[in-house]
Amino acid sequence: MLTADRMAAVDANAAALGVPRKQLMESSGNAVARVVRQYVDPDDQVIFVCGRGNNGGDAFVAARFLDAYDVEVALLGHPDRIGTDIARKNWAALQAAEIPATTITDSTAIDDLDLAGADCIVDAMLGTGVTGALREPAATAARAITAADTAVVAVDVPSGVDADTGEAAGDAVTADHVVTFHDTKPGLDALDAAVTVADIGIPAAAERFVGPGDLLGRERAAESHKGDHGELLVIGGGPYTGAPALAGQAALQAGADLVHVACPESVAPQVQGYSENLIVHPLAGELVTQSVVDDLLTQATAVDAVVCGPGLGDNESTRAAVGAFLERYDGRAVVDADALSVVPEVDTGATLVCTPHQGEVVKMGGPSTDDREQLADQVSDFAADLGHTLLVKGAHDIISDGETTRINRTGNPGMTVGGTGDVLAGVVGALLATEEPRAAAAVGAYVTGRAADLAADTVGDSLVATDLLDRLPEVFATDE
Ligand SMILES: NC(=O)C1=CN([C@@H]2O[C@H](COP(=O)(O)OP(=O)(O)OC[C@H]3O[C@@H](n4cnc5c(N)ncnc54)[C@H](O)[C@@H]3O)[C@@H](O)[C@H]2O)[C@@H](O)CC1
Ligand SMILES: [K+]
Repeated sequence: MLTADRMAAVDANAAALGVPRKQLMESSGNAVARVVRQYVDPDDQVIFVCGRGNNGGDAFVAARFLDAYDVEVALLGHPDRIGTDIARKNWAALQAAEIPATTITDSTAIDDLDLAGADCIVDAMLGTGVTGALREPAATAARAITAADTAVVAVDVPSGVDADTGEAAGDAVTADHVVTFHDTKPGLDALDAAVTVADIGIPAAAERFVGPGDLLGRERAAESHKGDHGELLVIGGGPYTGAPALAGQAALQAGADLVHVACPESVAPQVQGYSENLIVHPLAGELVTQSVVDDLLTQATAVDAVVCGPGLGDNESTRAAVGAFLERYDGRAVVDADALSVVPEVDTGATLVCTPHQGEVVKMGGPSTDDREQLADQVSDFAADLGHTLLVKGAHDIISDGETTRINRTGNPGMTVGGTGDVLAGVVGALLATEEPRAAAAVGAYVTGRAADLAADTVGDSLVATDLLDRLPEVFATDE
């Protein structure tokens, strides 16, 4: 079951895997034609009522496949205003093949179509691109199609119906049969219509592997305000100072509006020294210990998400402090590095994304195997046991919340250098401030790996963590 947004992401991921939308449209149109044939005999008339988006484009292809029947294609609107390149090309192919096609520019012209006389009507006015109530002439056409007392085959979703809810904001087509693509859509269950889910050749990899499609729909609203994109607290530092600064800077590059770093006062000046963009809060002492937990909770509850771990070091008193913090914290957090070993033992109401590498996941009591698919299954089970989202870093990262498991293939061996894990934790933290854990983890892994790949193109083997920071804005900008 895919929502319209997820479908758009999967479609873009398929294109990145070398299966472009034009090919999918060809398969979609073919699938529609197969269903239409169930409703018609030779010489029967099929009328296609088409919109100017890709839903209409699917029908232009279907009409070409059904050329042997008495076919008529009606386009609502002017051909010059067909909205997508691939729909336009398929419209041109209809003209070249001399398949009868007319254009309808106002609602009175709907009567010129003898819808009641057709043996089958294909409704391809609007698909997942619908916003709000159907406008004219589509609204009048929807009423005429429903009133025609003829078999109606809807492409993807009956026009006017929201594919995610099954509801309509105004007029909508009542269909006998819906041909939807790749996977069923949540709203189709609610309809009183036969549903065919057509395989249109989208590879399973388009869902399994994180890709550029996963970045879609995340553009910032033009009128957004400071704070809309998240305020983050990084809890780290003590033995190390670079780690919390890297995580904080990465979070800023990934779009967080404000990043606070809570670190022991002994290292606060160094952490601040890395960047004036970080808001550094000194904690009493030289390590993060139980005595600062109240202070941390006050700060954590004032932000959208926390990154806990970078540079904290491996020592008992810090582990106890992290445990005490997580026991009382009920917000969202990325847990990384030395803080990870606390997670299996702690009873927390927080929503966690844990970012272990393969060695750390074993220390947490999790799985170990060289077989990627086996590891993915076991990581899924382990995430379900923990009740948290896992991002297990490796040559291929595995992301699972116990229900959905994704694999990220960006990144390169240069990332084994120190600090790249801190960058990843910061990026995931920034995303977690505004997105669901599994999306934050998947997108975070993808963009951090892409940043490393771009950096490796220019610096090769001498990649260092700060190179990733420089590349993050580019990754977010080019892949959106
Ligand atoms: N992965 C995918 O998403 C795939 C999508 N395909 C097809 O592409 C369709 C989506 O295509 P599009 O995104 O181009 O969108 P649509 O073709 O559903 O609609 C876009 C058009 O509708 C107009 N419109 C929007 N709301 C309206 C309203 N209330 N009244 C009147 N006109 C309105 C827009 O101005 C635009 O011209 C799917 O439904 C499906 O049929 C298939 O080709 C296969 C793959
Ligand atoms: K439709």
